Amino acid sequence: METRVFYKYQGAGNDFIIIDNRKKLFDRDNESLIRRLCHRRFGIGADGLMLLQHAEGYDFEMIYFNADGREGSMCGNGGRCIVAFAQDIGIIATKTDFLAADGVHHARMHDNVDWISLQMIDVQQIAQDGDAYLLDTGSPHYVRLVANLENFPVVEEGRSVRYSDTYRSNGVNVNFVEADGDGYRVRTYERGVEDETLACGTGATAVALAMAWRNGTDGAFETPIRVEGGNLMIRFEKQGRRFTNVFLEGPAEFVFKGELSW
Ligand SMILES: N[C@H](CCC[C@H](N)C(=O)O)C(=O)O
Repeated sequence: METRVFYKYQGAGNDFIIIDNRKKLFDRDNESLIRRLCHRRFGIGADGLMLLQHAEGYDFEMIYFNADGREGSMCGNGGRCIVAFAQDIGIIATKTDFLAADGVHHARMHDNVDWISLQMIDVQQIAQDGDAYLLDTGSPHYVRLVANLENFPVVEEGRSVRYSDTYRSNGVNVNFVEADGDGYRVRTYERGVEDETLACGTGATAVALAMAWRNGTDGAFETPIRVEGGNLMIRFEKQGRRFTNVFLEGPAEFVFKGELSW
């Protein structure tokens, strides 16, 4: 019987199990265990699980798994949560450079606790699929403006896009958007969770960039994104098709610490 300490953090309602795996005692290839730990009834329950590991030349490495147990791509809300975790266990102070699936990320904590700025990768490619936008902000995203988002069938429509012939093999995260004051409201069907989540950080980032592309103006932007689980802010610079200095800002909160034996 093995016993492991695990932590739960959440960022705008996107929730994660985090394990300090610097001693590499957790088997990252054990998909069925990760799936069970993320299960909302038979396990702890989470949208994803992250391992914090050593990485030469960086404060740490973030290994991300979706709730289906499979190793995923970049997770924006998870990135903020693992930064908060790294500070809580004394690995970092108020800023960091860490390694993730899509490369190196810089992040810093703001004075008001639990609000973190996470730098995301630059984006130079935006494609279209009908009236939807396709871009990769560390994870692949499909972005479509809809009317009456409040009552939109996000799971049904999201699933049909994600399992369509175009996206079936690699999957895609599906974001439905409507204008909301000086920003946007977003609801996301997440690949690998195969359900709507309360927030998707790389998705919120993709929406902000796609809407700036659609509007056609260049410059520096601060785009508020309202999600079911709270509020995020996306800051970036746009020069034609090139998006740089992209930051995802939002909350990252400790939920609980526990022990699990299996
Ligand atoms: N489900 C995503 C990864 C997590 C993205 C989301 N939780 C975020 O905050 O960016 C995928 O497999 O592409």
